[in-house]
Amino acid sequence: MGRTLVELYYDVISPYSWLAFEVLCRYRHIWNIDLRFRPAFLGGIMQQTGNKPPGMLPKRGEYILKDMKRMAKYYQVPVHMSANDFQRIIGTSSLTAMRFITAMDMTNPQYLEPLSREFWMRFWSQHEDISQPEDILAVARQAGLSAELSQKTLEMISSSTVKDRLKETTAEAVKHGAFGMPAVVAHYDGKPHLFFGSDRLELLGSVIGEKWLGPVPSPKL
Ligand SMILES: N[C@@H](CCC(=O)N[C@@H](CS)C(=O)NCC(=O)O)C(=O)O
Repeated sequence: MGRTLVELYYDVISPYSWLAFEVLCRYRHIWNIDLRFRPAFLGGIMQQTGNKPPGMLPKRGEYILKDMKRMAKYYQVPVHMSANDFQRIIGTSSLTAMRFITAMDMTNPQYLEPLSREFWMRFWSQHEDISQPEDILAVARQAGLSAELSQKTLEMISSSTVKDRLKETTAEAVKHGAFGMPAVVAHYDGKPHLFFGSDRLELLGSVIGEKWLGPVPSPKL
């Protein structure tokens, strides 16, 4: 059987996307899949679908704090969430960061994975801002980019090519049925199929005929 194309639509403002990202990075070497990262804009998805960040509902917010603590430990991803993070999310725009990641995807895709990871690390582990140019440059440095490449990429983010690409990717996620993130789209039986959430990867494995070995599988020998 051929390899299954699995696309991960994500935004670095979304901690559940980080969980899905790390688990899929682990499974990429175990399952017969081609993993494709699709940086998109969660704010745009929310706006286009009329959805709202789940933490805005007080009871759900309370639950998410407990859920994320358990999930971070079980998935072995260093997300640290606290009660004031809901305000922090609402007060932070990930648009510039997602444009920067998009620009990197277009010009130097080999940096997409470490760069995305470092954005999550800064916002969700170190609780530092990711919205200002100086934050972005610090993240880029951490991901191993040269100062010259970071500056060049930063200059690209106001171009219509980059803005349009991010809009297109976001629209594609919505077209696939996404209303939040992570949105995982697997292509099988000649069609795209949406799986919402980092907690649906076991189900994804089952429908594409791959075995779930937990969130931290040991690599194939
Ligand atoms: N159960 C899902 C929850 C994912 C989730 O809550 N994602 C947020 C962004 S971090 C979202 O977009 N939620 C939209 C919604 O729940 O309607 C998981 O474990 O991954």
